[in-house]
Amino acid sequence: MSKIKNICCIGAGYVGGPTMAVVAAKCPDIKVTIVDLNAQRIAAWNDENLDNLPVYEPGLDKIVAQARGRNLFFSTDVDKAIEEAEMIFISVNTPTKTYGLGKGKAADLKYIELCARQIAKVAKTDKIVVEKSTLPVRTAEAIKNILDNTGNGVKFQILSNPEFLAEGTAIEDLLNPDRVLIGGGTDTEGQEAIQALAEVYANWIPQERILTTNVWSSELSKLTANAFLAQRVSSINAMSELCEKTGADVNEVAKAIGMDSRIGPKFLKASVGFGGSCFQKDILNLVYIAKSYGLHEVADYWEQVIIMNDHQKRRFASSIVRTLYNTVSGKKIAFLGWAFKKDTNDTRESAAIYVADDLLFEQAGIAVFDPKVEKGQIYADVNYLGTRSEAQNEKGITVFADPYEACKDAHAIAVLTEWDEFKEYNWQHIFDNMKKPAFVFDGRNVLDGEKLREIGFVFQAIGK
Ligand SMILES: NC(=O)C1=CN([C@@H]2O[C@H](COP(=O)(O)OP(=O)(O)OC[C@H]3O[C@@H](n4cnc5c(N)ncnc54)[C@H](O)[C@@H]3O)[C@@H](O)[C@H]2O)C=CC1
Ligand SMILES: O=C(O)[C@H]1O[C@H](OP(=O)(O)OP(=O)(O)OC[C@H]2O[C@@H](n3ccc(=O)[nH]c3=O)[C@H](O)[C@@H]2O)[C@H](O)[C@@H](O)[C@@H]1O
Repeated sequence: MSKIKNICCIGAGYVGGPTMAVVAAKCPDIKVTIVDLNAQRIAAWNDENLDNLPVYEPGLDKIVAQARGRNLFFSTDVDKAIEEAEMIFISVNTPTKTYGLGKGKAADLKYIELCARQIAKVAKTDKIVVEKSTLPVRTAEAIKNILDNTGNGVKFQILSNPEFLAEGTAIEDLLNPDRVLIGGGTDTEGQEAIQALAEVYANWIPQERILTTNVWSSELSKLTANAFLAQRVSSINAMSELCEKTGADVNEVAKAIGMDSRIGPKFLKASVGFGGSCFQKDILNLVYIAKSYGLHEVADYWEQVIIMNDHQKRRFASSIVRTLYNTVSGKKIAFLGWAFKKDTNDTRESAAIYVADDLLFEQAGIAVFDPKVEKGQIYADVNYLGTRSEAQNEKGITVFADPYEACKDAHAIAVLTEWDEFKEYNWQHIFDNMKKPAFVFDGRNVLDGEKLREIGFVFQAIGK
């Protein structure tokens, strides 16, 4: 297999954009074209002003500036990019199905299938097709089936190369990953295809961190990794509730167990619940796959991670209501943070959305401030739940561009995202402008509770 010179990536989202920008930056000899059907998104990727890129990630602007126009291109011309490329990454969204068989659990693979059909239609030369999206185990079989039935004599190799980046640290993760996983066929052609992709990564990743497996192990490893990570969060969150009843402090418990090298210190931060586009969707998908093989105990085991997470979000909202004398009706509750974690503008499945929804049912007035999330997105997130009319949501939620304005005259503040800047606020000033007693509910354990209590706040944190 000759050295790859031309790569196309279908899907210019949170994964396709940053991943391919890093490939282009690190491999100046390879032409990388990222295509998307969404013309607005492509225009934003091409915007002169790097502040307007559609994805916010620390360091992304510099990487894009380095490669864009040199060997990195963003385009809506999907066919042309497919035709020219030797290697095609599929990095489109794979959301949970909202209709039909497997509704609410299975991954919706319609976008993946559309890509496969498009490649089958357009390709005139042999191609390596790389699954970058997170997919149910054995999807490569379906893709291969579609590609091999075109009858035009073009040969395809399918690789699985799941992405493990986390949002907010995407560039760091891509530049210095724990490992890169490549799954492929066990025959000679499969091994050659694996080698071709491994050579691309070898431009900046040490050989020993490039792991190769069979294609099914690779596909399943991605779902497994997310399930294990989410399980750790649900496990510590389960303990946080027990801590609150017993006088134990969840941070102390996390530290104590994390020092055991078999457990390790990472991913043990108790919170208002995990969010993000993938943990829930990937576990639901895993549950669905297990059930489809009749493995009901396996399915129930993993589903519990989601059940615990839903409980954590709900109990945060109900604790606010209970503490505010059992009613928040007509009260202003300020939300600091809306994104599902810090350093990203992504709000998909953010705990904030569900806490807001619960409090709106209690007739609270919600004042939101987030340093990176746009106003329209906040309304879109709550409207998407479909639990009340858009007009009611607009009445119940006000979005502020200034945190001090959001907190002014509030009865309570809820911290929903762990943005660093929240620690630096003038909390005395915030206190002076709030209704008394002034409550703070720290859903991320980021604020200095002692200091806030000294100022006069009634302060509650998770697991304390
Ligand atoms: N967001 C994350 O941090 C991570 C996501 N993943 C996985 O990566 C995949 C992509 O996720 P995101 O980038 O977050 O999704 P996204 O929704 O941000 O981006 C997907 C893009 O694909 C485009 N698209 C869909 N169908 C298309 C087609 N037929 N032709 C051209 N473009 C098309 C959409 O317009 C959209 O811009 C998912 O499978 C996800 O599970 C994996 C690791 C991390
Ligand atoms: O497949 C994916 O999409 C990605 O999902 C996660 O990345 P991401 O969702 O971007 O962010 P995480 O840092 O994993 O955080 C997920 C959620 O868990 C929460 N969390 C995380 C860690 C922790 O200790 N406690 C906690 O509540 C975060 O606040 C956030 O809401 C994984 O970490 C990535 O490896 C994976 O590639």
